[in-house]
Amino acid sequence: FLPPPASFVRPASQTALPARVSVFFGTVTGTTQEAANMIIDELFVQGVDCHPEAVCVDDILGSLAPAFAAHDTIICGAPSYHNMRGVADAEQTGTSWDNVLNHDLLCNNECNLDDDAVKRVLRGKRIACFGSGDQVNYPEDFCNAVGELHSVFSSLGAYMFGSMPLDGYSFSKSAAVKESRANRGGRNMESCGLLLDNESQPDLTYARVKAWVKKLVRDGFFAAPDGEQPPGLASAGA
Ligand SMILES: Cc1cc2nc3c(=O)[nH]c(=O)nc-3n(C[C@H](O)[C@H](O)[C@H](O)COP(=O)(O)O)c2cc1C
Repeated sequence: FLPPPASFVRPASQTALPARVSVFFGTVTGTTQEAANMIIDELFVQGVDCHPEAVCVDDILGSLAPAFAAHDTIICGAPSYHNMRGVADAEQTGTSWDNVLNHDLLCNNECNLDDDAVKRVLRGKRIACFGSGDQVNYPEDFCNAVGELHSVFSSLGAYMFGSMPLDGYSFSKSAAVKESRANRGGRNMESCGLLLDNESQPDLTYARVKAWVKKLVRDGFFAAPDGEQPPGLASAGA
C-alpha cells in the first residue's frame, strides 16, 4: 500500500457522539484490514465524520446486528476465499461474513433477533462494500464476496452505494460485476463495490481507494439521512 499524504494526521476522535459512519471488515491475512484503515484515512481527508477504528466482524460475532443498528452509513469489506468452498462447507470469506452470506443473517443467534428484526436493522441503511482478491490466480472468482454481500444487504432493504467502472482489471468473472443501474437497458456492466487486488496490482490500491471514497461523497452516500429513500436509488433487489 502507498501511504496517505505525509501531511495527513488522523484525528483521534471527531465528536463526543458515535459517528454515523463506520467501517466493518473481515480478514484472514490482514489485507482487507489495511484497506479498511486506508479507507478511514481517506474518509477523514474528505471531511467525513467516521468512527476512527475499523471494526473486525470476527470480534463482534453475535452482535453484528446491534453494531449495524448504531450507524446509518456502513462500509463493509471482505476478502474472497471461494476456492476453499470445497474444503469447508460454504466458506466464502474465511471470516464471520460467511454467517451473513449463509443467511444466519447478521450473526444474530446470540441476539435472538428474528428475521423481521434484522430486516428492520437493515431497511434504509446505506451500505457500500469493498473487498480484496487476486484476479490473476482466481480470474473467474475475483472478489466474489463483494457481490455476495451486496446481494444479501440489497435483498434485505439496504440502499446500496459504491459502484465503480471496471477499467484496469484483467479478471474474466466476478459476482461483484452487476448491470449498471444508470444504464439499465444498455447492459453496461460495473462493479457493485470497490475491488482491490493487492496481489497483482498493489500499486493501484491507494488510487482506487481515493477514487472510491470521492465517488461515495459525490453520490451522496454520506448525506444526512432524512428517513426517505435517496432519489434515484433502488433498494431491494437492486
Ligand atoms: C486458498 C485461497 C483461496 C483464494 N480464493 C480467492 C478467490 O476465490 N477469489 C479472489 O479474488 N481471491 C482469492 N484469494 C486471494 C485472497 O482473497 C487475497 O489474497 C486477499 O488479499 C486476502 O485478503 P485478506 O488478507 O484480508 O485475508 C484466495 C487466496 C487463497 C490463499
